[in-house]
Amino acid sequence: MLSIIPGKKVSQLDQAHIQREGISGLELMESAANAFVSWFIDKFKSPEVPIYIFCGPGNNGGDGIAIARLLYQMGYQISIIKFEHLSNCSSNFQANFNRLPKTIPIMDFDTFEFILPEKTFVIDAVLGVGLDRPLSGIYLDLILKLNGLSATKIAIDIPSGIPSDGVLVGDAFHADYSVTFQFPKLAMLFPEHALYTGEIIIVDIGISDGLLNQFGEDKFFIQKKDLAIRHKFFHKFSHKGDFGRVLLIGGSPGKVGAILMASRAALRTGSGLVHCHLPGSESSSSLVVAAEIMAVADSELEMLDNFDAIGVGPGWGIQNDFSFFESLLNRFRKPVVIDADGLNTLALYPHLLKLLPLQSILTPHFKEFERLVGDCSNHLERLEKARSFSRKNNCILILKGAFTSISLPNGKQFFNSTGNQYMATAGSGDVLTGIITSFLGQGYSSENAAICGVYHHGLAGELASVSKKRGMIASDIIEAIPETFVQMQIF
Ligand SMILES: NC(=O)C1=CN([C@@H]2O[C@H](COP(=O)(O)OP(=O)(O)OC[C@H]3O[C@@H](n4cnc5c(N)ncnc54)[C@H](OP(=O)(O)O)[C@@H]3O)[C@@H](O)[C@H]2O)[C@@H](O)CC1
Ligand SMILES: Nc1ncnc2c1ncn2[C@@H]1O[C@H](COP(=O)(O)OP(=O)(O)O)[C@@H](O)[C@H]1O
Ligand SMILES: [K+]
Repeated sequence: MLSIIPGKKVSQLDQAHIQREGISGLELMESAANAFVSWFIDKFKSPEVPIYIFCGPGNNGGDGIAIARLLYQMGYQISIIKFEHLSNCSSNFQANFNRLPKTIPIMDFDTFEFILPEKTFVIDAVLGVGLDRPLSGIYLDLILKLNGLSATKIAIDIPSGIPSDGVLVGDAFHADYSVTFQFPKLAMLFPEHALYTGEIIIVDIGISDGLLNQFGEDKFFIQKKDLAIRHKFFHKFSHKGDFGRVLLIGGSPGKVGAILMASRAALRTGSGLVHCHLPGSESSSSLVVAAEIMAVADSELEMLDNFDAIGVGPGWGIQNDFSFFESLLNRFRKPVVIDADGLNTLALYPHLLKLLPLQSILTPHFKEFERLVGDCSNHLERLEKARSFSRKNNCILILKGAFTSISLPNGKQFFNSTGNQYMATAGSGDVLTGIITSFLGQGYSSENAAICGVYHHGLAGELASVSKKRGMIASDIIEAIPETFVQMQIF
């Protein structure tokens, strides 16, 4: 798992890497610059478009200077705009500055005229993880001017002005792309910063995962390579019992679609037997949607132990008479997945939280989450509250959205890397409930069911949206689930 290191620890991480590899800080900066340049030339094959690189006084500026040299040597048209007198700049900035070919134009910010050609690249190497206060003065002035340009804007490491682990105060660079070194900075995963970070590209500068883990605290970014060991593999003699018998409970008159989508998603995730409990008059609808789903009668709910996993809540309606929910939580001693109206019922009747089977998985979106924990003024506060909620209630809290976070009772938080904006469509969360319930039923631990669940769900959304874009609907996500296993070679 890729550790997310707090900004204030990055220079210690650098030092440890430098010592371990026996390299200099300048060589590390060269690796960072090379990583950026590889991405850039692969993405934009247009050396005729002028590139303006704005360099602050620290190592972020130093990266900009090194990138300027490398791109210039490849034939790109480069101009550098710097802020400070060289003597006020970091030593690696100075060393890179002294290596610049004399033919690169270098201008000072205070005399620079902001009249750029129509088609340009603007590279922000003003401030990186060393930012320690909101932008003001000439820095704010510059960023506001840059934001007004119509260029393609690229931030090095992090858009200048965004604090690496906190919430923006004031303004920051509006990047189309943020090319970040080795790991995403926590603040880049906050919805408040979506318009500033643009597309996030993580480039490898050679720091090992092991070293990152030494400096990381408890936050991780989920990557494809982390997934295989969390999956179960079945063998030639596996039978449908091995793939689990799951029960999805939800639906209410006029709202049966939600729980049926969860049930279909469980089938597509590989569950051997999928049962669905709908309110009495609606119970035959499941047969119309997928013949493979078995409708469960009220009387069969007496024998919950027959099921390997239960998911509850989509389309259910608030359970003001919570006696059934209470008895389910009391009787079923394996983890339960709770979503939607299951969560809303817990928010209204919080004493039920005490009955949660250990390691149950709750999957709120922001609104459902705030019903459970109270209002949050920003994402940092949401994450803190998610962590304490998970600890206090010994459950796994999946806070859904872009970069869905998974909080474990031991304090660890994982951030998902798959998914896109086209998944913001009715029923997409119900699909996630079905996927996670299916993994639990197949015998995955709650942690693995949660991590694999959000990853596959997001990937299915990405695959389905390739041709559908904003016309994608939740059923398209369900149909793309099998392809996620094929892509990841998990059979
Ligand atoms: N392992 C890695 O990831 C690697 C990281 N590398 C790169 O290093 C970057 C971090 O470099 P860094 O530590 O020198 O800090 P950086 O962001 O350049 O700024 C510090 C300067 O800004 C100033 N300052 C602060 N806030 C301010 C404000 N609001 N307004 C105005 N000024 C402000 C502060 O001065 P102060 O006034 O506080 O004394 C100081 O001079 C990192 O983001 C990445 O790009 C790579 O080179 C190699 C591998
Ligand atoms: N911009 C986005 N990027 C990535 N994933 C998203 C985005 N918007 C929504 N999603 C995902 O789509 C799902 C929406 O769930 P939810 O809000 O419960 O929808 P519904 O209630 O309609 O089923 C969540 O899993 C969420 O992570
Ligand atoms: K920057």
